[in-house]
Amino acid sequence: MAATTRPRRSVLYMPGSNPRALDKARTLAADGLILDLEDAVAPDAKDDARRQVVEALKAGGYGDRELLVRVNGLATPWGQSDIVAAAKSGADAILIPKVESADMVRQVEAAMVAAGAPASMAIWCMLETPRGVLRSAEIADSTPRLAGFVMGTSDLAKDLHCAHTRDRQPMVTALGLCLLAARASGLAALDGVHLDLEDDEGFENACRQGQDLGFDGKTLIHPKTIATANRVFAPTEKEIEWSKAIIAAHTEAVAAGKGVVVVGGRLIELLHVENARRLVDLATRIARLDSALKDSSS
Ligand SMILES: CC(C)(COP(=O)(O)OP(=O)(O)OC[C@H]1O[C@@H](n2cnc3c(N)ncnc32)[C@H](O)[C@@H]1OP(=O)(O)O)[C@@H](O)C(=O)NCCC(=O)NCCSC(=O)C[C@H](O)C(=O)O
Ligand SMILES: [Mg+2]
Repeated sequence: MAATTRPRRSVLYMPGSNPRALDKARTLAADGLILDLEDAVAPDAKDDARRQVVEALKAGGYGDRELLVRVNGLATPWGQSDIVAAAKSGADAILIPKVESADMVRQVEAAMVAAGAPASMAIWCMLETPRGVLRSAEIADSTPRLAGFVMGTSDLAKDLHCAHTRDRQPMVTALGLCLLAARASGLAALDGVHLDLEDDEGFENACRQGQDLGFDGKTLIHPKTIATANRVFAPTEKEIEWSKAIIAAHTEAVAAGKGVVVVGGRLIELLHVENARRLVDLATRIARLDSALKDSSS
């Protein structure tokens, strides 16, 4: 199920109870959207939010953006109804909150299948509790339907009793463990949200840190942060140019019967070429998505 080169630089949450946000998202340059039925929606508003999210998805207009519905957990009064509604909504995936075991994932999958979810519908897991993080490897192998992890750094900070420091040091172990588990199983991985909407510099630093760690993109809570995430998580022109150069040089070397080549004084082996191919593929998909989104909003 994993499609790790799909652009996922910016994935925006919106409360399912906010029709203006659900509509506005059709015009925003986010690579993905999380239509939320869980923590952004008050208990009294859960039923309305579920209906509104399904109506919005049926109405369409979201173009090629990846669409995830974050359901409530199966142990809550709303989880089962959320899954039934999301299963046939046309969303790309169901996002399960507070996942702590492979069994939890398989229970949601069974409920999705019973509700008629198409085989193409993916599952994403939020890792946002200490137990979930410690079991991330088991969770990553729970089902072939699993496409990725989303870090829930706010819930995690609460459970860890740790501070939200600017360098996110208290979070780094958890981020690293989950990323290891995701990559070991070929899954995508999205970093957690930055809560301070006034702190543009801190947001950009957090994006850079997430990208350095290896995340595919960042989950967001406000449209004004989309452009920065899109910029930071995209390959730069220089990286694309370098990648194309080493692919070409290595291809030529292989044709001449050599396994390695030196480009600009650096030794290039197959592993560098594989990474370069991934990067060029991602850049191509970003260009395609950006142009499709531009066309749909003009
Ligand atoms: C934080 C907000 C409540 C702020 O909303 P608002 O006061 O409306 O902001 P603005 O006036 O600045 O909005 C400007 C325009 O942008 C639209 N907008 C705002 N936010 C969104 C959004 N998320 N998606 C789509 N559109 C959005 C407004 O409608 C305005 O448009 P216009 O009418 O044309 O002027 C709000 O941003 C918000 O609700 N954000 C999402 C909060 C959320 O979903 N939280 C839950 C997910 S985070 C989480 O749970 C993390 C995880 O589980 C963990 O544990 O870490
Ligand atoms: Mg959470």
